[in-house]
Amino acid sequence: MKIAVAGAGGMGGRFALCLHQSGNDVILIDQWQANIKAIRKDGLTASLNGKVITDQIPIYYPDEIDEKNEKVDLILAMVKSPQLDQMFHAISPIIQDDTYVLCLMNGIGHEDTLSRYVNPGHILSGTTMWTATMKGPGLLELNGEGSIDIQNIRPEGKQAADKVIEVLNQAGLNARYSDNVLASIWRKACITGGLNALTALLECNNMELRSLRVFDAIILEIVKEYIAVAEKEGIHLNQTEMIEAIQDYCRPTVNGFAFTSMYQDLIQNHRITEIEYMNGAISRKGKQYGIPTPYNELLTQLIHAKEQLLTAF
Ligand SMILES: NC(=O)C1=CN([C@@H]2O[C@H](COP(=O)(O)OP(=O)(O)OC[C@H]3O[C@@H](n4cnc5c(N)ncnc54)[C@H](OP(=O)(O)O)[C@@H]3O)[C@@H](O)[C@H]2O)C=CC1
Ligand SMILES: CC(C)(CO)C(=O)C(=O)O
Repeated sequence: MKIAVAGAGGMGGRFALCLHQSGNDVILIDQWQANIKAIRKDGLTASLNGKVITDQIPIYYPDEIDEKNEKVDLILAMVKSPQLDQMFHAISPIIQDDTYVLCLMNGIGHEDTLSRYVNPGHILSGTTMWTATMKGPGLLELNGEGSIDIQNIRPEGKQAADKVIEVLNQAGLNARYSDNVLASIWRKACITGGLNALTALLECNNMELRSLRVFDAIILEIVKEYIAVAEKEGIHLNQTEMIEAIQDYCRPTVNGFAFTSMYQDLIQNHRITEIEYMNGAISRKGKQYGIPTPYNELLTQLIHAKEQLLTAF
C-alpha cells in the first residue's frame, strides 16, 4: 500500500517505520526543518524496545507535495491537534477520489476538521495505545506495547477499514475493528484527560503520578465530568472501567515509565499543547450542556497558564 504519514513526530515516526519495514511504500510529511534535514541525511532512527534500527524513508515539506509527485492510497494523520487543519489544507493536492485517511490522533472532533478536505466516506477514525517519544530530530524512543482500534465513520468505508487493519497487523501494530469507535475515542480521551494535564503540571511520569496520595480523588472527579458530558453525546462510559484503565496504564509493566505527550510538548519541548482538544473540550461541551466541569476547566486554565510561562504563545 502507498501510505503518506502526515506528521513525522514520535507517533508518525513509529507507524511509518513499522509500515515501511513490513513492505509498504511509505512517505513522511512534516514541517519541522531540523527533523526533515536529519531524516534526509541519516534516515529515521529508533530505539525500539532497546534495539536500535535505522530506516531510509522519503520525507517532504507539505508544500513539496503536489498531485503529480505522490498518489497515495492512505494518509495517516499523526500531527498535533492544532496543526491538523493547516496540514490537510497544505496536502490537499494528494487527496484524490480514491484516497482514504486514517486519524489516530488524541482528542475530540478531528473528523469535523478532516471532513473539510476528505469525503467522509473515506475517513477512518481510531485510537491507539502505542506510545512514542521524540528524542531529537530523526530520533525516536519506542518502548512498550500498544494496540489500535479503527472504524469507518460512514458505512461505505468498512471494506477500506478491513484492508487497513490487515496492513497494520502485517506491520505488527495490533489493530482491530471497533464497532463503536466514537466510544473508543471518548474512552481514550478520558484516559488522556486523566493523565496528560496532571503529568505536565506536576512534571512527572505516569507511575509517579499514580503514586501520589491525591491521585485517586482527583482522577475520580475528572472521570465523573467526562462521563456526564459523554452521556449527553450519547456515549456511555463506565466509571469503574475508566478508573481502572487509567490506573492500569500507569503500571511499570505497561507505560508507567512513559511521559505523556502533553508532558513532552510542554515540559520537554516548550510547545503549546492539545489541551483544547482534551480537558478543554469537556469544559466547553459542559458549558453547552449546562454540566459543571470545574476540574477539567481548572486543568485547562492551568495548562494555558503554563503554556504562557514556558512557550512563546
Ligand atoms: N507521543 C505519544 O506517546 C502519543 C501521542 N498520541 C497522539 O498522536 C498525535 C501525534 O503526537 P506525537 O507523535 O507525540 O507528536 P510529536 O510532538 O512527536 O510530533 C508532532 C509534530 O510536532 C513537531 N515537533 C515535534 N517535536 C518538535 C520539536 N522538538 N521542535 C519542533 N517541532 C517539533 C513536528 O512537526 P511540526 O514542525 O509540523 O510541528 C511533528 O510532526 C497527537 O495527537 C498525540 O496526542 C497518541 C498516543 C500516544
Ligand atoms: C499515552 C497516553 C495514553 C497517555 O495519556 C497518551 O495518549 C498520550 O500521552 O497522549
